[in-house]
Amino acid sequence: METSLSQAYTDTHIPPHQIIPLDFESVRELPESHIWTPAVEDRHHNEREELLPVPPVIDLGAPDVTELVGNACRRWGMFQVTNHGVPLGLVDDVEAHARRLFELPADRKLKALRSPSGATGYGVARISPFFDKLMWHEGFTIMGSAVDHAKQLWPHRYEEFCDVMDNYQKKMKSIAYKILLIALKALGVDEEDEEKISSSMLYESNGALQLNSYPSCPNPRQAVGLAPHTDTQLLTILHQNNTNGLQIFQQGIGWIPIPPIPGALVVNLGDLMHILSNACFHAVYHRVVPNDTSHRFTVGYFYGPPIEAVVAPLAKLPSPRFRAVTVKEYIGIKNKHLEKSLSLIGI
Ligand SMILES: O=C(O)CCC(=O)C(=O)O
Ligand SMILES: [Fe+2]
Repeated sequence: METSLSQAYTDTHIPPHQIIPLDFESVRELPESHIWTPAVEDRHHNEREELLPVPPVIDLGAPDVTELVGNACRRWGMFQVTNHGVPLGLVDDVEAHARRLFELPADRKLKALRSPSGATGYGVARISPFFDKLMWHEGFTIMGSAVDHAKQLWPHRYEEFCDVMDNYQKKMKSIAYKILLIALKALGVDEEDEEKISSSMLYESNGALQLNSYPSCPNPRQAVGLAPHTDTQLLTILHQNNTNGLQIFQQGIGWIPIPPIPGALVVNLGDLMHILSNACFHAVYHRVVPNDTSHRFTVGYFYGPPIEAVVAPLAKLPSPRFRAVTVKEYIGIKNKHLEKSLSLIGI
């Protein structure tokens, strides 16, 4: 069973051969299809790295959490959280199951291949059609239950995978909601506004889980793990295993690595939060670079309202900079225009 979010993707039709990731196990050299030229600049910071400012790590139980989250959303569009209430055992289980999935032989993974007009299952990154070269990445997307695809992968042992993914999504949904409330409070939303927001369905959530795998790469300097993009929904909560790779772009600084911190989760703001906050908060532009020694696994939870909900700058913020859009309409714009999307709904 899938949730309505998957319906927002049915208009896109990608030929099946363009959905299949490389069989990373079978290659010893970077194939031409995966060589990005010119090599992505500024990818490995050197002696400057320790001097770079980085997004904060915020204790969700801190007395001044609203101020801390508000400042991070304004300055960075990203922060890491600790004391988030997600049991570390559950995070470890989700990572172990992601690893188990991606370590299956290529022909088995293809049994769960995303369909040409589908949104869920195994395949390349959704943003792939926007780029000439392919990414050093494979993904698996879950919206609602993963059972149909999991049965294809493990006909006799799919329940445990599904249970772990379900539990993790429930936990993610509740902490995403908590973080959304803190962020709205930081924007000055009071009880009266909250009533209006409830009727706009903003508080009813619709989430997706994205498992990502970036195998170690024979020539990481010429490869791209995940090309630069902003996420579409209100916010993303990301678990990264103990392998570097995530970077964010900041004007005037360049690409800044976001190192994994054991037990912490990364929070990214997406385009819908950018719209809702009237650009007081920023959708963060980010990418992943591969490395030649270890395999990076990540699990992202994308949190946003149902696809028929209307998102517009909060009424109390002066001079709206964006017109109102339904989530479905915005996903459609993003599927066609990627990073130009926000400017296309600007007023
Ligand atoms: O794997 C990562 O570190 C980032 C993943 C990501 O940006 C995404 O899935 O949108
Ligand atoms: Fe992302």
